[in-house]
Amino acid sequence: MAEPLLSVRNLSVTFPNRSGDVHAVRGVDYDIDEGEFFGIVGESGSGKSVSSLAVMGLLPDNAQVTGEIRFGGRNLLDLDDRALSRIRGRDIAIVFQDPLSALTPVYTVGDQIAEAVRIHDRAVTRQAASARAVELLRVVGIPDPVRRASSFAHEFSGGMRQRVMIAMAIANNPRLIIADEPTTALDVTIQAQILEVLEKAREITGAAVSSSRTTWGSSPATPTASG
Ligand SMILES: Nc1ncnc2c1ncn2[C@@H]1O[C@H](COP(=O)(O)OP(=O)(O)OP(=O)(O)O)[C@@H](O)[C@H]1O
Repeated sequence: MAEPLLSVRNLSVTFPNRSGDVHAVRGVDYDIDEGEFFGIVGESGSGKSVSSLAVMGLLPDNAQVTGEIRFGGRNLLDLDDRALSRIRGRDIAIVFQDPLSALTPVYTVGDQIAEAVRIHDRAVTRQAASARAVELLRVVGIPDPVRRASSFAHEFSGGMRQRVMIAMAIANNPRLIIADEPTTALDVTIQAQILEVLEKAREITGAAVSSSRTTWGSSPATPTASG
């Protein structure tokens, strides 16, 4: 059997604290195969975001991380910041909960997507990157993408902003897209649409998608796989 794309083993994350350490994630195991849509569900505070950030190497410096996060034959926990930043955005892309704080207010969304295209491939001209940005906006279902590429994030609705985040995530044909509670801030109908866009992104790029969401209950974050 082929090796999983991502294999998380005994992942634990602790934040030291004078009034008692915070054990945010305790001994989590899961595998994600190439092209799989993978769901992580858990109540608020159960460690969904912290475990996603651990995979991306984006936890604050004081976080104590143990276990193994194998991706592409390497343990990501052994890599330094430079090696990790090469993987981020190119092989692994992330869609954050709050697109407004992930997007820059001072550049148009088209320029931001174009920059995401060029950051990992400087051989792409600015013009080609801008054209690709418009194409990506079309893929994620932004109407009139040529015009909307010149808009700023605050001119979009929450659902549209999350579509822009997904466009940025797929800009470099990643192998894994991590969506950390991508629908939390959205109303129910828009939530369903964003999950459809993520599914479409998976189909188009062949990337695996790891998406987390909140449930109300007393269970810790639980990984679930679906084909
Ligand atoms: N930088 C940090 N320093 C200290 N504790 C932290 C830090 N980040 C997260 N935590 C704690 O880790 C635990 C898990 O947080 P996490 O954000 O992963 O939960 P979550 O399941 O994503 O919740 P939500 O659904 O509300 O986003 C929480 O108790 C949180 O307070």
